[in-house]
Amino acid sequence: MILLKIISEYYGECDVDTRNEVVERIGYLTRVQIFSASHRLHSLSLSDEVNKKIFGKCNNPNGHGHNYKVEVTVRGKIDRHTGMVMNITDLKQHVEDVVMIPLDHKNLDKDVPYFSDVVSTTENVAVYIWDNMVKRLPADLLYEVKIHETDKNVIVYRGE
Ligand SMILES: Nc1nc2c(c(=O)[nH]1)N=C([C@H](O)[C@H](O)COP(=O)(O)OP(=O)(O)OP(=O)(O)O)CN2
Ligand SMILES: [Zn+2]
Repeated sequence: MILLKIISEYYGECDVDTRNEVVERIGYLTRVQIFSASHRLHSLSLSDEVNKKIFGKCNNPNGHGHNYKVEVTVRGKIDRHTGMVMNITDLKQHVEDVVMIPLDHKNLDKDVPYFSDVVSTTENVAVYIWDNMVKRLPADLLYEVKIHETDKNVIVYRGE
């Protein structure tokens, strides 16, 4: 068993600890994607006056745009046979389907039905991405959706 531990450590695949008990290695895998979209912050449940007061310049009817940087992170066991938490090729396809196809080069409020009655804050964009991503992944694999709305404004959603 000691020999097995030495060999498995050497190959970076240690699955027994010093008491010869099986160890599960947990990894975090992130896919980063950038999309461009326009939006306006406006809540249908608030008056025009209150909208202006709360959202200020972001309530301008002409809207404005961002290059959003999205980071989708999965967390799971590093499979000792494949060496992967999940195949990046699959994660890449899910991000393409959930983020790029519906959101890239879109007016979030007008082109994405979800935001017809949900304010398109970055928090809600993160919730949108989470809710659609979580449906496609094995249970408990999705860990975090992080969005950089600008270099200075970052939001994290973990499904809570
Ligand atoms: N909680 C939130 N607050 C705000 C959001 C949001 O998504 N969640 N969004 C906005 C505006 O849409 C806008 O994106 C903010 O832009 P701006 O203030 O111009 O961005 P910066 O902070 O990067 O600009 P600087 O003036 O350079 O600091 C507002 N609030
Ligand atoms: Zn904005």
